[in-house]
Amino acid sequence: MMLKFLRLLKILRVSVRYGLDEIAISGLRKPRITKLIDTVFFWRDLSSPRGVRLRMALEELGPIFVKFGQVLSTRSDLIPPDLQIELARLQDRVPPFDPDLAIAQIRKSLGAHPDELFATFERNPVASASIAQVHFATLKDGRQVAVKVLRPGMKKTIDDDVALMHVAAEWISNVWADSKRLKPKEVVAEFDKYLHDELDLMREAANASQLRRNFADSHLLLVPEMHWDYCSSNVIVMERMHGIPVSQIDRLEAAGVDLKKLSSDGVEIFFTQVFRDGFFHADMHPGNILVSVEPETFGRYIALDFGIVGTLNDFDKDYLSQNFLAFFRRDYKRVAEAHIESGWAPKETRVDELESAVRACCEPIFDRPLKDISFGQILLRLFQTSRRFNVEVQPQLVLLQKTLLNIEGLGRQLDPDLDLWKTAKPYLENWMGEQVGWKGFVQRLKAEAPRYAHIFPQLPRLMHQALERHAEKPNDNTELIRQLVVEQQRTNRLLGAVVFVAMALGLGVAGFHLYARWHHLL
Ligand SMILES: Nc1ncnc2c1ncn2[C@@H]1O[C@H](COP(=O)(O)OP(=O)(O)OP(=O)(O)O)[C@@H](O)[C@H]1O
Repeated sequence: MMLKFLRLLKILRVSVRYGLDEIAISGLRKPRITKLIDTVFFWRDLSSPRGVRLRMALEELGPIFVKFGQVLSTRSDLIPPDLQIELARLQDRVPPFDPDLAIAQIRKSLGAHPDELFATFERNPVASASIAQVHFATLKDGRQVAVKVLRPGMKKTIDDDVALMHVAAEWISNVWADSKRLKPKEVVAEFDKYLHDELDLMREAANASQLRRNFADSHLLLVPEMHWDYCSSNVIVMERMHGIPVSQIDRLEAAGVDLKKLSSDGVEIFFTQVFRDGFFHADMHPGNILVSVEPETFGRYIALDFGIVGTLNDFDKDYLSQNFLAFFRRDYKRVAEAHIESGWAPKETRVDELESAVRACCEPIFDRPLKDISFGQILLRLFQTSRRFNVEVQPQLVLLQKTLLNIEGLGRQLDPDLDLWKTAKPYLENWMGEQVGWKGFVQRLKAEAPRYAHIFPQLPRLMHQALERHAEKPNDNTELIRQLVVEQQRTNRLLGAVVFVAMALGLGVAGFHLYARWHHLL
């Protein structure tokens, strides 16, 4: 209790020192509070820009707050650009923890000392961050591995700090006029979930395993294999990867890697993850990306660190492809319609108003050559505009927008002439084609087949029940009848399709027979 109180005092002291109250002044309903603080703490120096002060305050408060700032920096839908830029500079530079603690953690989690588990184990970590650190080791069969160990005592630290954040969010939402839009309570709740997800390294291992499977047949991306026998929530052991960090362009060039190809491969990998798999690596900072220079996998990307992945469902993919395609055709009406149709903009939104707002913010972007257009910027603008129309921005799309900006940044660093649109267009068109074309129809038919197999046999009984009920209570079952009619219409469509396919097949087979006979006769 005492410790919590002291921590709270520290948070208040740091907030006051860096003038965090002043950062919120524009929206405070009670500006007198800040005037009072200014008078009492007259010696405080608030001359640095507010973003810098916020960043310094978070750094002083420690790794959990630094993580919070990093996560906030990705919320372009919530945070003004000047704060966002500074928050993105936050780095969790934390000293590594004692190797003996790492060894104790491994022993507790995997049931044996690293000396028993591995042929070799490097005591000094290769990297350390706020949540975990990585040691290299060799398995008994000679395979090289990387051992990621969770920082001991993290759960308690996180629980304590996040509990204080919840209290602060509650307080802020009571006094801050802008809290209805900025939703501090929801933001902290989301962060709480995010941190607890990161605390479970098994989730990270599972993400890596899924991504590896998705790219098993690809010549573009390598993902380390997880050694499941050595994985737990606190420790994971994976194949050690060798490569040059993608940010070290000189080394890549010296090794003979084709940077232009690397750049477009990066975009291809990203769009494949988004539009084919709906499962994307969302922590694509350069520290997590290597490039292989081994002869058999030369020039392939290597992904590391799978703590954050984004998932998209068909609905999200549809939204994205419709919007991107409409954008590049400058069809802002379609963009507006897509927002209202998807239910993200309120039904009563006027299409023409949303359309002209979208036009105002996007038209300037198109004044540049196509190769300079940023997809990430487009999405960002779209989110900013839609906020004014009470569109709820979906967290998975915010994650995607951040990743897209990373990918663009990376791609253009490797090849300043990279034309993202050219590389991305086939993926969007393919997705759209699959959705609306014949292929999409067949796919949906396949997906729905088990449902129909279940419904068909029940139809006569359901109809019978409906008619009986109608006879008993003539006005009471319009909804049921409506549902039956809808179901029957779907059934008719399906039957139509089945009959059509059967006829087509039948005709095909008959034709083939005729042809064969004719051929035979000749
Ligand atoms: N499988 C691996 N093979 C080789 N090196 C690895 C592997 N996994 C991790 N590393 C090294 O350890 C570093 C940190 O790994 P990782 O990013 O997974 O940890 P982290 O604690 O999530 O760090 P951060 O949050 O800073 O990204 C990597 O940048 C890389 O240098």
